[in-house]
Amino acid sequence: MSAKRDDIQQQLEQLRASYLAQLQQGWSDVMAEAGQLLEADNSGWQSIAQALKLRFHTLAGSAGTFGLPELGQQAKALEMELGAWLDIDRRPDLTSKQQFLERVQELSNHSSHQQQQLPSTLFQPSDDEFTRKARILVFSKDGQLGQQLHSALEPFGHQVQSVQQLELLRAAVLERQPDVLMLDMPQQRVPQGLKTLINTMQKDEQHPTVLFVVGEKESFAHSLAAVRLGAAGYFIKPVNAAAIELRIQRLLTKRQQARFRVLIVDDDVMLARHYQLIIEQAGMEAKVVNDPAKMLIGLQGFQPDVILLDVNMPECSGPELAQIIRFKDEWLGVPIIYLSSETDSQRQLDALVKAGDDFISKPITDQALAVTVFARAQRARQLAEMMTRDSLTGLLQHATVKDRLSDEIAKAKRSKQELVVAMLDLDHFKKVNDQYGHLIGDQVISSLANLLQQKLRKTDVIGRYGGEEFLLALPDCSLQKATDILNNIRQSFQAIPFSAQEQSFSCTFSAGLARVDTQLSSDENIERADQALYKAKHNGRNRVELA
Ligand SMILES: Nc1nc2c(ncn2[C@@H]2O[C@H](COP(=O)(O)OP(=O)(O)OP(=O)(O)O)[C@@H](O)[C@H]2O)c(=O)[nH]1
Repeated sequence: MSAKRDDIQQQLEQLRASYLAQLQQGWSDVMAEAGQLLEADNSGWQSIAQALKLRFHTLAGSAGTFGLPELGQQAKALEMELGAWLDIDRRPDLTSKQQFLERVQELSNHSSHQQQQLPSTLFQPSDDEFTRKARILVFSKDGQLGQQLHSALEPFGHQVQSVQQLELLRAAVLERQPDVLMLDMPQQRVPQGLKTLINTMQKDEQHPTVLFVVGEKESFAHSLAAVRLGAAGYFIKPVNAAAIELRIQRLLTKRQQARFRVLIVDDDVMLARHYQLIIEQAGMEAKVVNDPAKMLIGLQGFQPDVILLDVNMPECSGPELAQIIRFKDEWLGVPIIYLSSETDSQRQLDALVKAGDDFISKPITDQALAVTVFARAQRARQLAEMMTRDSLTGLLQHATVKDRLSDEIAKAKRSKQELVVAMLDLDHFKKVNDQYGHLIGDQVISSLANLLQQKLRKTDVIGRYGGEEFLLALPDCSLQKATDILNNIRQSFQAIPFSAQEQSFSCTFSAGLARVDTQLSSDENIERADQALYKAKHNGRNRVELA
């Protein structure tokens, strides 16, 4: 367990201790209120019963979370009993009230002896220390495959090491902890020693390795043998390095997504803090808003993937809050999960009809909370990505990249920092399509997209502007620096060997750069970069020109 997780565990335990202390202190108030109920006259009993009902409702929703599920169940039963009296609006008779008081007394005595049931294993999605640059180990009896992959994948920043003997492979695995093993498998049979090693690598909890198999021919039997070894990809010789790189990127992108963000809106400070710690322990980011009125500010600053909303809050209810969220188009896609100890399914459905996507009944186990939130966040992120990202390259789509450029121009205007806009276009790309087909053309486009993602900063904006055109916005970057970066990418791209129909070929691109003039619109700035691109094409292609 990492230091951060140790720390979270410690905080959870402290929180439980505070909860128990608060619970013990609270019993005298509960007993006093229950005593008042006994003595209350016809007109006063409802308000006391209402207050008690709320107390037991809160207890029913929180006790299980803090390791006291039995107490939670008993509190729920008392809440329901009070609810039944209030529903028919009839003062309970003396015997019922006395029995009620006894049950409260019993519960209070018991609660100090109840043992906390600490949660078992918590949900922790695998640790991801991946970068977009992969460590690739090639195991092949001849050195050719290693050499080929080395020259094809190094331009993307991947580290490729090739070994030819099992003993060396073992040593390399220990030393380098590869992300990917490329196994040259000329036959379907693999020696047992190698099988065992591969199996161990794949199951490594800290750093599982992904297996790609390279075979001699496209056949069902070979593919099946690869599947049985646990391969995530099967390629045939001569290998198409661009296709392999695409697979690697997909793998890495999936693993190094930014952490999911969860906004928790709950007026119960301790419970909200507990949920926050559980969600953080599961590798997500969580922010708590205890005051519903501050929720919109929380939303703006945090941009959550999921909102967890308490249903019963004093100022306004969860469904009301959910409707306020849904007033804004920008939050329409964010899933809202209600958290409530409400067990009446009709009321749950009513809440969902108003707004909201899911209902979690309190108490929920820590594991179930983390899994539900993680799954919702993952799905929401996928959908959001699909809406704004180009399916071939994973880059921002035309409209989104233009929007992002406008945002960057506004930011640059405020911060007075330099911003560069760049337009890139593949050279003679029609010929690539004509000669090798559209599919290979697509691979070339994807490779350039991957290279751009690899070489540019996280803060840079990268979009697919048109078929074989890309638009970039490089904030806080001088024109000179941007020229150097683009030239470096241009050279790396030129060095990538593509292969099709047993032929190898390379591609180039041209680029036009402009320092953004914040007085101009984003379209006008794009136009300036486009003119520079035209100059680059006119001056012979495979070059970078400035506006
Ligand atoms: N494979 C593939 N080809 C595309 C895609 N989008 C556009 N293209 C092709 O890209 C080619 C662009 O050709 P042109 O605009 O004539 O330019 P070019 O051949 O690249 O020549 P220059 O830009 O002048 O160097 C066309 O053949 C389009 O069909 C795509 O998504 N996939």
